[in-house]
Amino acid sequence: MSNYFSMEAFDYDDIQLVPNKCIIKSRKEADTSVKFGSRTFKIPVVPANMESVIDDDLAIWLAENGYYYVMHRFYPEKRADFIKMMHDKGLFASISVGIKDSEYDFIDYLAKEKIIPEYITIDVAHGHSDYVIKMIKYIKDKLPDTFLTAGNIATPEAVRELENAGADATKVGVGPGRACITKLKTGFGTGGWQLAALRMCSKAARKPLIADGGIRHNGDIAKSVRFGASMVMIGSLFAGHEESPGNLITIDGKRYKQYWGSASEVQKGAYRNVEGKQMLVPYRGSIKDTLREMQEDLQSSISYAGGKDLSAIRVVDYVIVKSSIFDGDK
Ligand SMILES: NC(=O)C1=CN([C@@H]2O[C@H](COP(=O)(O)OP(=O)(O)OC[C@H]3O[C@@H](n4cnc5c(N)ncnc54)[C@H](OP(=O)(O)O)[C@@H]3O)[C@@H](O)[C@H]2O)C=CC1
Ligand SMILES: Nc1nc2c(ncn2[C@@H]2O[C@H](COP(=O)(O)O)[C@@H](O)[C@H]2O)c(=O)[nH]1
Repeated sequence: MSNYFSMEAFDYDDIQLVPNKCIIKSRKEADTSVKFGSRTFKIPVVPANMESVIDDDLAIWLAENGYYYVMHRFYPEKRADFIKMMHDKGLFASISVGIKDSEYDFIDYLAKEKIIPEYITIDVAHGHSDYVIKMIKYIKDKLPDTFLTAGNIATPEAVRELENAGADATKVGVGPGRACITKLKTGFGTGGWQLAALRMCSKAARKPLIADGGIRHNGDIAKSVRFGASMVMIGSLFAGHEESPGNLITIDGKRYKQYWGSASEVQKGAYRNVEGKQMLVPYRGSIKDTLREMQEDLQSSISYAGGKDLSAIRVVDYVIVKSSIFDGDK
């Protein structure tokens, strides 16, 4: 067996970061901003490009307020108008594409009409594929000024291949999502060892990585940064808000919102190649409060890391504390 497959598998709950001496007077001094593409965002966090997580209104609010966003690709015919609408408001446009033949026509249309989004994300379950590589090359040829993220992937080899094809960033995570059943349905993925997969991929990456899936606590954002993420994509933690597109459901007086996977029967409209499910997540009020709390928690993380910005987190020591030990304290 190669080293690669026998390497230590760990996930978010198995890791704790080791504090360094604090050098700031207040957590307010800690700078959580991150440059991604040509823009700088308030925090290294982006709501998942899923229909149950983001819609037009939320995209506008995020862009207006200094956050990165990626619109989903599930109403393909609306995407050109979406880009125009964002540009009319003076905001950046960030969309998703797939790899079907019709997507090449869409890219041709954008190039011909000069409707140029600032960001495109290629959103495919298994991104380590010749068809994704072909799409990367096509987009970079037709829309060279657009910052292109490609995913999703799980290995250093995939990072290298997609970067070499021209991707400006890659997105790591196959199967760690909350609404995901890929591991159960196929036996594959990074579910249960997403953080170790991120670490492995970051050793190969020359360009930014997005960690995608498996975030259950705000502290997992700092852990993702420690293990190489420039940006952290989050679905379930963002799906329960007032602004989230899912329906509000009340059961026994407790409020929930619907969260469904992009490869669920609900999303696909048919039970074909289903690798996702629909579920309820607790209602959490306004997303603005959650984003503010994430920023405050990250500021604390920077303080514990002994620095003034995110770069301090990237180099802290860590220990592996098996979650079974931690759970014993509960
Ligand atoms: N991050 C994750 O772990 C996962 C995310 N998802 C999300 O679900 C949505 C649907 O994704 P997806 O299933 O890629 O849908 P798509 O319909 O976009 O499929 C992508 C293309 O790749 C082909 N393909 C070949 N092998 C695979 C494979 N193993 N998995 C997926 N496609 C394959 C598909 O053909 P054909 O359909 O004929 O096979 C299709 O043409 C996306 O938003 C994706 O991000 C889904 C699963 C896992
Ligand atoms: N295997 C599947 N993964 C999915 C599906 N829909 C979305 N996703 C991925 O999950 C993350 C969000 O993860 P979370 O832990 O924060 O909830 C998302 O960005 C996608 O990569 C799906 O149907 N199946």
